[in-house]
Amino acid sequence: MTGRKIVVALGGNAILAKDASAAAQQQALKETAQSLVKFIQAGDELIISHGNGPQVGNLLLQQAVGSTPENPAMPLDTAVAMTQGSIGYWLQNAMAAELSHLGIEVDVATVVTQVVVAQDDPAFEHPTKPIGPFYTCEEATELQVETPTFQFVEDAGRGFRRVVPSPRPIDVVEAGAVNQLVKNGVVPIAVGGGGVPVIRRGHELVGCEAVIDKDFASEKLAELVGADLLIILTAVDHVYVNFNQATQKRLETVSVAELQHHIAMGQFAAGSMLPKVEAAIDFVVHRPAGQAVITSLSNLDEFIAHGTGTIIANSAATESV
Ligand SMILES: Nc1ncnc2c1ncn2[C@@H]1O[C@H](COP(=O)(O)OP(=O)(O)O)[C@@H](O)[C@H]1O
Ligand SMILES: NC(=O)OP(=O)(O)O
Repeated sequence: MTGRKIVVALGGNAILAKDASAAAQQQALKETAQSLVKFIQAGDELIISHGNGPQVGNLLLQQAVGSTPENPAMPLDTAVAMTQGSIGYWLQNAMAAELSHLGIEVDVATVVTQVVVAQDDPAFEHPTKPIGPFYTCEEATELQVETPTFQFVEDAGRGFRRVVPSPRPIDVVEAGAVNQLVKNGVVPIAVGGGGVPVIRRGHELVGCEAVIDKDFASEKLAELVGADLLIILTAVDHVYVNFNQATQKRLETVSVAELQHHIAMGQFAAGSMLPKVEAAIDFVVHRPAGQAVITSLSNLDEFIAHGTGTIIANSAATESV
């Protein structure tokens, strides 16, 4: 089916899959763009969002090394905005090249997006969002001594990472602007890195020290713009039960009730797969006719052609939107 409004969320780890150089990340996004343009070719309206966990963590590390009182490190909200700019630039550049190659005249534009969070969100007291590089247990123990205010956790069997507060998104300030762009035939790149986290204070929006989960922010945006489909792209083709065990089993089309059962059984790692599953559930609960899909960048062509991936529907419907 074509003519759908689709929000596609790209994982930060999936963008920084090989190495952290700009060239390697641009190459990953070039390959992503080759798949994403297929939605435009099919007549769908597309909104792209992306993560920034590895990138914003790396940026903070670079800033810590080079900062001086005259040239201070930027606060986390500003660092998130910086990654919206850099990743948005790579992505809109890659999309424009691919569209031009295909002779399709569609504009792609990155929107620096602010996302409202609650000042009293308990997440500010309990950091859960992994950012930056993966460390061995020994490295993380050493870093913990050097930077006692930081917290490190084990991230889905892949090593240890620093964690920062990740409050839930309440509103996307630029959702109306994003919708106007879509109505005018533009492909917006929005809520990058989960959006710049801001708190409402009277007439002002004040940035805060957090990294919002881009899956929750993408879900909120998808809800606000009335999307039909939320596609969450990460490093795995499917969501699994008993992930990384001999008995692991992929989930194909799955209902909200079934996923809630798996959540209760602790099947999905916090800070990695759990937010994706929760965002997918939130979306189909708020948009009962909609569907959410969790799959990999490398499986995107297969999803487009054959619908393979983990598909979450409000009831376990098998029909595609
Ligand atoms: N039950 C599960 N099924 C599939 N993957 C899982 C599961 N639990 C944890 N994971 C891990 O979660 C990862 C996705 O989270 P993450 O890398 O944080 O996402 P992102 O691509 O948004 O950066 C997968 O690549 C996988 O390693
Ligand atoms: N902000 C965010 O959720 O980034 P990742 O997708 O890279 O974790």
